[in-house]
Order: sequence, then structure tokens, then C-alpha cells
Amino acid sequence: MRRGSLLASFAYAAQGVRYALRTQRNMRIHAAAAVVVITAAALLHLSWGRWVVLLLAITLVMAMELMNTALESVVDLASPEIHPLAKAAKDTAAGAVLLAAIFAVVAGVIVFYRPFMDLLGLGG
Ligand SMILES: Nc1ncnc2c1ncn2[C@@H]1O[C@H](COP(=O)(O)OP(=O)(O)OP(=O)(O)O)[C@@H](O)[C@H]1O
Repeated sequence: MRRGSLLASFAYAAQGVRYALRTQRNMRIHAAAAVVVITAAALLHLSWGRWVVLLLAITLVMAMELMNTALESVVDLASPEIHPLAKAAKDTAAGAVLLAAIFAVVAGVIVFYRPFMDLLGLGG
């Protein structure tokens, strides 16, 4: 595979995802949550609109975690010693993941509420 080819760039990106899954516990938690959510969505035969919201939320959280991992690596490389700006960079990136995760939880509750109530026979 040629180093600068399109195929090579996909392979490097896949390596990045594998690296994050291997080294970041939070990334593994996000991936496990995504599997649970996708399985539940399939079992409940959700509408296309609800699927889109769920997939957007899952993608947002995992993309934020990947960016957070990238930023942590760059900060550790550039500033292995303690520095207030290194702290600010890492904390802000972690804040972005937190915001995305809160959005995903709220979106999940909104998306699953009605189908879940219907399943229990409690729909109005
Ligand atoms: N070089 C540094 N200078 C100052 N504070 C730092 C530095 N590195 C890390 N910290 C502080 O320690 C916290 C944890 O940093 P660490 O690199 O361990 O990330 P982490 O907890 O492993 O993040 P994640 O769980 O997302 O992998 C940071 O959010 C930051 O507040």
C-alpha cells in the first residue's frame, strides 16, 4: 500500500480508532454503550428519524473521544512536565467529551421513552 494513497489514509485512520480503543477506557465504555443502544434500537424497530438521532449522538461522542485522545497525546509530547496550559488543554478537551456525552444521554432518553412505554403497554 502506497504511503500517501487514499487507501493508506483510511488504514491510518483505522489504526487511530484501534489505538483509542486499546488505550482509552472511556472509549471502550462509549463503544460498549453504542452496541447496547444499537441492539435496543433494532429490537424496538425504531423509526428512521430516531435511528438518525441515535447514530448522530454515538458518532459525536466517539469523535469527541478520538479528538480528546489526540490532544492528550500532543500535550504529553509537547509538555510532559506540569504546565497550567497543558492542564487547560486537557481539561477543555475532556469538557467537550462530557458535553457530548450529556447530549447523548438526553437524546437517548427522548428517543427511547415513547417506544419503551409502548413496549410496556403504558403508551397513551
Ligand atoms: N502536563 C500537565 N500539566 C498540568 N496538568 C496536567 C498535565 N497532564 C495532565 N494534567 C491534569 O491531569 C488530568 C488527567 O490527565 P491525564 O493525562 O491522565 O488524562 P486522563 O485522565 O488519562 O484522561 P482520559 O481519561 O480522557 O484518558 C488532566 O485533565 C489535567 O487536569
